[in-house]
Amino acid sequence: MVSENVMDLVEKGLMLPLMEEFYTIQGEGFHKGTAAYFIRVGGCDVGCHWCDVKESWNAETHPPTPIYSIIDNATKFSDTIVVTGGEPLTWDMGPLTFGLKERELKTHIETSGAYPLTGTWDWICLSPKKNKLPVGDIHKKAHELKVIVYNKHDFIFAEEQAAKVSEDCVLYLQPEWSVREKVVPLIVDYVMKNPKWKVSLQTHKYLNIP
Ligand SMILES: C[S@@+](CC[C@H](N)C(=O)[O-])C[C@H]1O[C@@H](n2cnc3c(N)ncnc32)[C@H](O)[C@@H]1O
Ligand SMILES: Nc1nc2[nH]cc(C(=O)O)c2c(=O)[nH]1
Ligand code: SF4
Ligand SMILES: [Mg+2]
Repeated sequence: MVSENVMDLVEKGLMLPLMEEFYTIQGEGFHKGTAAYFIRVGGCDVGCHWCDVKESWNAETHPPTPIYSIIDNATKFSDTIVVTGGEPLTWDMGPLTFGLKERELKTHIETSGAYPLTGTWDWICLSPKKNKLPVGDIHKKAHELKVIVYNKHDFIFAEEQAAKVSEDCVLYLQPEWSVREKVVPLIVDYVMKNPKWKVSLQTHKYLNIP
């Protein structure tokens, strides 16, 4: 049983259901290859059938953790912090990112954009999902758009999403891991014909790192 006091602190973003935190190499997208400390916050109701971290979905299975301890741990590793999940925007990211910025850390987020944008971010990676579309004006704020390609229709979805982002936003197509052998040739062909897009791979899975 979580007490009312804890629920109140989670509501305010002062505690977060923490699934895991780990120091690794950013495997995906624009910052791939960069050492980064990952904070994986539990809770997501978007329901992607191919999600590679379904254990994150149920927030109740992840202990409410005070953000000061998450921030203290984060300072020990690198100056780049990636907040992911689950869907981090399920929660108020204001206090966590305020604390990280106070320590002069770079704040990056991996998000579907399915909930309103909170927090102060140096880098926003928006990975929209068809079953729960991004809300608000996050398209305009995204530095990177990363669309997961599971089937051919995802190219159409990718173009619809790309029409909404800013001119400077970097566009990525990333194969869904379980069908990578089938979709990688489609992505390669698409990017060669439509070079505004770039290929993103989950390089950490090839490197056998978290
Ligand atoms: C696990 S999600 C967590 C952050 C947020 N909920 C989101 O979807 O952006 C982190 C990144 O992994 C991507 N992803 C999840 N499962 C994947 C899979 N099976 N293959 C390729 N990318 C995947 C997501 O699209 C997202 O860009
Ligand atoms: N190395 C590594 N890079 C990543 N980039 C995005 C990830 C995520 O799950 O959000 C991820 C992850 O889980 N591991
Ligand atoms: S939005 Fe992200 S965490 Fe949620 S189910 Fe989809 S890929 Fe998984
Ligand atoms: Mg991952």
